[in-house]
Amino acid sequence: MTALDPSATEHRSPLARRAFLRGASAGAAVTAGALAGAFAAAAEPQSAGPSGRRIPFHGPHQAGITTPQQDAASFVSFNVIAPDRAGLSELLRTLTERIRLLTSGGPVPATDLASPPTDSAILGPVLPADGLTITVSVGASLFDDRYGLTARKPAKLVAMPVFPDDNMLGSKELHGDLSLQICADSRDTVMHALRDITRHTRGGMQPSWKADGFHAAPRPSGTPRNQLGFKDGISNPEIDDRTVADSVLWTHGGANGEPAWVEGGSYQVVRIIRMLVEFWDRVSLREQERMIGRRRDSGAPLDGTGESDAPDFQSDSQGLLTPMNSHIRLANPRTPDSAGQRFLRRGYNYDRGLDLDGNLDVGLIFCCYQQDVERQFQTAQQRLAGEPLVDYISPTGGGYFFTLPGAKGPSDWLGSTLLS
Ligand SMILES: C=CC1=C(C)c2cc3[nH]c(cc4nc(cc5[nH]c(cc1n2)c(C)c5CCC(=O)O)C(CCC(=O)O)=C4C)c(C)c3C=C
Ligand SMILES: [Fe+2]
Repeated sequence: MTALDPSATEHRSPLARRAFLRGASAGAAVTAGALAGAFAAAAEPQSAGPSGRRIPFHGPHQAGITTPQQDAASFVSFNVIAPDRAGLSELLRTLTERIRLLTSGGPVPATDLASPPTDSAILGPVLPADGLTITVSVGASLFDDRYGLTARKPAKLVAMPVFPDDNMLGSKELHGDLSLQICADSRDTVMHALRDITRHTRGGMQPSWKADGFHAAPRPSGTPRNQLGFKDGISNPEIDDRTVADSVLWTHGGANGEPAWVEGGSYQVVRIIRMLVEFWDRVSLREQERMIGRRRDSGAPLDGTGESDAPDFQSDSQGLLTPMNSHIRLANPRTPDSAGQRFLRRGYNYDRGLDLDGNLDVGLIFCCYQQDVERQFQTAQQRLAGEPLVDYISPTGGGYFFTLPGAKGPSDWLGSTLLS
């Protein structure tokens, strides 16, 4: 059960190991190798593991993009502090190794009483796979002059601009050199993974902000609801269709002005959007539904009866059924042009308690993936500027990131094509 999997460790240079172990405590240095050996082997068959489902880590694309949404998520942004390009390479190799082990699950090695424990133990002695995915993305700032990567920047990667109605002044939750989307079936699995990763990458990167989210159960069925009470996530591109995925989701090396290394990646947009629920709850149901363009109870479009019905905007060119300025009509007008502007939404609700005035600090961690952030998210965001919904929401943070291509096998690592 605790067999050491040589393939999980063979790609680590001793130098890479030492550099990060220096950043951690001496005790952690002892434990890091032990952990690598004692966690379940990454190349084991993809069984469910000790608890729940195990999401395969290896592949042309990272897990956590097309993976059905888990219930808990943390979006964590980091400043990379590795001293040079070799250090960045070590950081990405270490990160890959930890993700490979954590997403496999398995027993934690016994702790030597004289050393710091090998693991935080918040998940007990056997780590559950628990549907864990950890998706690694990089921000535009990583391509400044620190690591000699300027010429390798993904063509559409820029710092997220400020949009009309944004409230980002003074925000501490903006941008980042590197970001992790950590998702699992339970909240403590997400926290365990983050603690493990920050411990093993100390000296290579430092967390700068974090947003925790949850995905609600369907009420009563179908798509789960956001905190405005509406089903959210109903209409997404059919990414199970490979032609669709290749045209709206994945980046292709050499196409669209992209460097070769981006093959199999995607652009991620994260927006932290507070919902002003005290105001929203005072709006009539009719008005709420006209703002969104769907029924609150069923999620059906205003010209349909079931949540999966497609609205027919062409037959309603005056907006008599679905207002022209409703959220869904602006976000996806369903014209020939807008087909290529669609993107995959994968957002989470958040709840951060109360603000200083006693108002609920709740909202949406909007997250989406796409091939070209300018053609897709940004075009929709510009159409949404000034929509009636803006009076009830307040975007306060987020960033644009490029999600690295997947690690293709046990000896590959995330970022290998970027840095080779
Ligand atoms: C620019 C992109 C979008 C932002 C930002 C955004 C914020 C946001 N959305 C809701 C609630 C709903 N959105 C819904 C659909 C929907 N939203 C976007 C884009 C953004 N939303 C798209 C592309 C779509 C799909 C449109 C379509 O194809 O029909 C819905 C309806 C249900 C659904 O299809 O998911 C709701 C509800 C909030 C509250 C919000 C900011 C807090
Ligand atoms: Fe939306």
